[in-house]
Amino acid sequence: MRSLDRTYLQKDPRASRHRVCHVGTYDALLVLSFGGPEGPDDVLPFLENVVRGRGVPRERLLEVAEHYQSFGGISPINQQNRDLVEALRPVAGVPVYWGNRNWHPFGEDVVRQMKADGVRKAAVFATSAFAGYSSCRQYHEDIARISVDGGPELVKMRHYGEHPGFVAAMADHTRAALEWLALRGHDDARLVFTAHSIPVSMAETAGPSGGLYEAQLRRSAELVGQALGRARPWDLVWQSRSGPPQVPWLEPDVCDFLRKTDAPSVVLVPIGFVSDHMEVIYDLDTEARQVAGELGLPMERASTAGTHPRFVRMVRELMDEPEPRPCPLTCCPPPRSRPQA
Ligand SMILES: CC1=C(CCC(=O)O)c2cc3nc(cc4[nH]c(cc5[nH]c(cc1n2)c(C)c5CCC(=O)O)c(CCC(=O)O)c4C)C(CCC(=O)O)=C3C
Ligand SMILES: [Fe+2]
Repeated sequence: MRSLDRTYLQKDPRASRHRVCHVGTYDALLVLSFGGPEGPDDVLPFLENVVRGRGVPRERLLEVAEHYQSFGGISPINQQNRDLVEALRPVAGVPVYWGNRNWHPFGEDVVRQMKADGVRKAAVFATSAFAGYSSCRQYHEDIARISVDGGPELVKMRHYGEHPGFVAAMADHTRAALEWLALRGHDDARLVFTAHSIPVSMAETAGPSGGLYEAQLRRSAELVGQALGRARPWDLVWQSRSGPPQVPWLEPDVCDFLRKTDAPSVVLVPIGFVSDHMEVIYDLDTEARQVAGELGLPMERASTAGTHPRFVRMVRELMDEPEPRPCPLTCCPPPRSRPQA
């Protein structure tokens, strides 16, 4: 496994051949992601990295550890990132690197390699499309932490949840899920978009005037609905709540929503994520599917963007845009109740 990771630390020979045509000012692309365990022994150390200083109760942590252990201690997120990197190599025009916040290959190690390779300025593509502390600001913090003297300048690409490439990929996958339901005789599905719940205090400080995480998700959902061609009722609900029970998080939870809805059938659309990682395959495909089964509610789940060709092309289009201005430091601060890491 680790030897496979080495390949991502090396320059891609195919891309190097084309190095004369730099993409704008960038001479590399860094895919910056969350990271996930790759075996049973990785699970707890990974989770401890995720929640360091975050006030997540131990019981919640052990419960989530069981989700990972039920899949052999392996999160699908790393293989999905490897697949994304492979899909990006032919279109990026520059060498592609991959590093994570919470697990190997760590961003720190990859940036050291980029420096050794002589990279001067890299576009950073975060595997998180929207505004907010966890989804955006924390990636800026990662970039500040992993940057080294004499190493590459790291420029984070903008939010892309409303980009036509992301929307087209989600619309294609949603259409496929609708067709699966229609084949079983259910052509009346309600679109139920889901995203990671966050503490209400975090939602209120997302973006310069607050609420930007939710507003961007709603806009993205609306665009996906429009791309499907006909007016269809939709909802935005939340999943994967964490944190102590007394702290309010965004609601309703997807499972509570399913119990209350009068929809005859539903397609779950995980608009808040870019790959079918653990939050998707456990919280939706395991938990929500079980609830739907108990209710006799026909349900399909749309795939996330993953390596959809239009989504992959979007990354290159982001690199071709004028360099994004960094969001101001007052944008998406950690919630006040959060202890500083
Ligand atoms: C907004 C958001 C996204 C979407 C944007 C993005 O994609 O970045 C996201 C993605 C992800 N979240 C993930 C995993 C976890 N998130 C946790 C905890 C938390 N997430 C939060 C928010 C988000 N998380 C928050 C506010 C917490 C509370 C702790 C804190 O304030 O930081 C915990 C701790 C245990 C628990 O309580 O669940 C785990 C294990 C994985 C990896 C999945 C895999 O392994 O396949 C991914 C992609
Ligand atoms: Fe999370």
